[in-house]
Amino acid sequence: MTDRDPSPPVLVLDGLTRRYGSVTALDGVGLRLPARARHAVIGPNGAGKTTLLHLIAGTERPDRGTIVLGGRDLTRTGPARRARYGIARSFQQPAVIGELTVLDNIVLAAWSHHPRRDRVPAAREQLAAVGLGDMAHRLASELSHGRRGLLDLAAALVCRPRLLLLDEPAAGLTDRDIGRLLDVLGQLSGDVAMLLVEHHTGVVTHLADTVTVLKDGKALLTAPTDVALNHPDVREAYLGTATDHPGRGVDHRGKGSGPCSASAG
Ligand SMILES: Nc1ncnc2c1ncn2[C@@H]1O[C@H](COP(=O)(O)OP(=O)(O)OP(=O)(O)O)[C@@H](O)[C@H]1O
Repeated sequence: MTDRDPSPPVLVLDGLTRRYGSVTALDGVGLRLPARARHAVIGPNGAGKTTLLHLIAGTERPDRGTIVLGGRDLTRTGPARRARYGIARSFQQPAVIGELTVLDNIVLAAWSHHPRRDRVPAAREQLAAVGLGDMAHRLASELSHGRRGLLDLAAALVCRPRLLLLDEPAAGLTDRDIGRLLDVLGQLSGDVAMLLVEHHTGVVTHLADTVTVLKDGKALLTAPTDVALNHPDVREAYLGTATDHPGRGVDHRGKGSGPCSASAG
């Protein structure tokens, strides 16, 4: 956000610090996201990206710093309440319930965000929007990994978030599934700000206008996407890992569960 941007920021992070024993996973990270942001957070393995999402979603608490959403300080607010204030999250390992149908997964996600009579129509509309409309009555467990990812995303979107947190949505997807994902996210309503953690630079380039680079828990820089991805410090940060391509050599661990509740995993 620039000084000339008239819209207030949707999210303001200030001095976020989180330690796990002797490891400082995040060290004084600040960020301002304008409404309608399309922002990515990148960095080598262990840089603190997922920790940042945990802190914003409320599944972990910072040792220091503040988290303000739409002018409201949520630093001490639990994940369920943050979800009600408009934070939704999708996960590296899709947090869908395999024993339920595709439709019921979304109806469940819609529970506390839509009045009773609107839940099923809203769920059907959301499924159609992610291209799963004709699979509504299949069991979620029958879906491919890529489609479960889209279902997880639909579960987040049906909550009508003002801030959508995406944790490596392209991880483990085929090129075709990545294409579907990009289509869906490319059509995201302008009312939703997106904060994307992603190693796949193609996905970052396609979706994000701005990028923050984390390394060793610190924000190296925040810049327009092309500037950030070509910055020498960023290349060096990645060359410090086992890969010169941020999309490779990635540990795709699943973390967390629950699309709108942002519950801990
Ligand atoms: N629950 C935890 N207990 C102890 N250490 C943790 C915990 N969670 C994260 N860490 C450590 O904090 C640091 C940052 O981890 P984090 O998962 O946020 O990094 P990341 O950038 O998301 O990495 P990756 O790209 O591999 O997912 C790492 O050193 C990690 O080992």
